[in-house]
Amino acid sequence: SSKYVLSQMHPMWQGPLVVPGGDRQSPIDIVVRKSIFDSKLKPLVTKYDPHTCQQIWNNGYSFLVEYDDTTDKSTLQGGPMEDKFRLCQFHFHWGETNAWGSEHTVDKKLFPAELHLVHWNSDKYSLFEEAVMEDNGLAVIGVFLKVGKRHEGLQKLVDALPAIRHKNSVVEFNRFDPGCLLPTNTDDYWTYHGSLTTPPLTESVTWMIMKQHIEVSHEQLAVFRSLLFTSAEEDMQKSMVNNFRVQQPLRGRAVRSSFN
Ligand SMILES: CC(C)NC[C@H](O)COc1ccc(S(N)(=O)=O)cc1
Ligand SMILES: [Zn+2]
Repeated sequence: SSKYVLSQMHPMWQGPLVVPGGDRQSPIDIVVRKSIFDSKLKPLVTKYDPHTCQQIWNNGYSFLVEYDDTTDKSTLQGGPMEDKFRLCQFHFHWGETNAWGSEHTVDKKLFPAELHLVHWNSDKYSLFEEAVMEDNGLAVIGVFLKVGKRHEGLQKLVDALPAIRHKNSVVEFNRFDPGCLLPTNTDDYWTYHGSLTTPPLTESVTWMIMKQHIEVSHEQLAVFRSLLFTSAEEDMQKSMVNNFRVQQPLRGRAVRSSFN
C-alpha cells in the first residue's frame, strides 16, 4: 500500500471533505476478512445495448461515456438489488502514477485506476436526477484497473480522448459496448451502501465492487493522464490526474461478499 495522501488543498477538494451527518459516504477500504458472505446475493445480470451509446465528454473532473437512458435498453439487475437499473454513464478515476488512482481499496491495496458504471432505479424513478436523491436510487459497478496487457475494447475509447482534452469538450461516440470493460467473472463482488464520490455526494448508491480486475496497458493509462481539468480558455492548464476522493469512515456499515 502507498503512503501517499491526496493533499487537502488539492485543486479538486476545496469542497466539503466529509458530508455533515453523512454516515454512508464513499469510497471506503474493503477489509476482506471483515466482509460477510451472503449466499442470497445473486449474480449481476447486465444487458447493455451498444447502440444506446451517445457521447463522450470531459466534465472537468473525469471523462464520461453517456448512454441514452430514456428506455430500458441498457440495464443492470440481480446482485443485491430487487429492482431494474438503467445505465446512464461510465467514467474512471486514476492517479498521476501507477502507484495509486483507485477510489476503493482492498485491504488497503491501491490500484492505478477504477471504472464506475453508473445506473439508476428505473422501476421506482423516471429520471437519474430524481433517483440520485433516494436511498435505493443508484447502483454503481466498480472495476479495478491494473497495468498489464493492452485492453483491445478500451482502445476505441482511448482514441477518442485527444478530441476531448479540455473541460466541457464533447464528441459523438457510438456503438460502444461497456460490457467489454467488465471482468470475465462478475459473480464475485463486494457490496455495501454508500454515496456518490463527487458532489452532490448523495447517499443513494448501492456499490458493487468486482473482485476481479481488468488489465490495461501503461500507454492506455498515459492517455487518460493527457486529459486536462481546465477548459481551453484558462491559461493555467492542469493535467487531469488524481481525480479520486479520500476514503471515508465505514461508520459501522457491513460489507457483504457474494463469494466465500
Ligand atoms: C444530479 C445530476 C444532474 N448531477 C450529478 C452529477 O452528474 C454527479 O453524478 C455522479 C455520478 C456518479 C458518481 S461516482 N464517482 O460515485 O460513480 C459521482 C457523481
Ligand atoms: Zn466515479
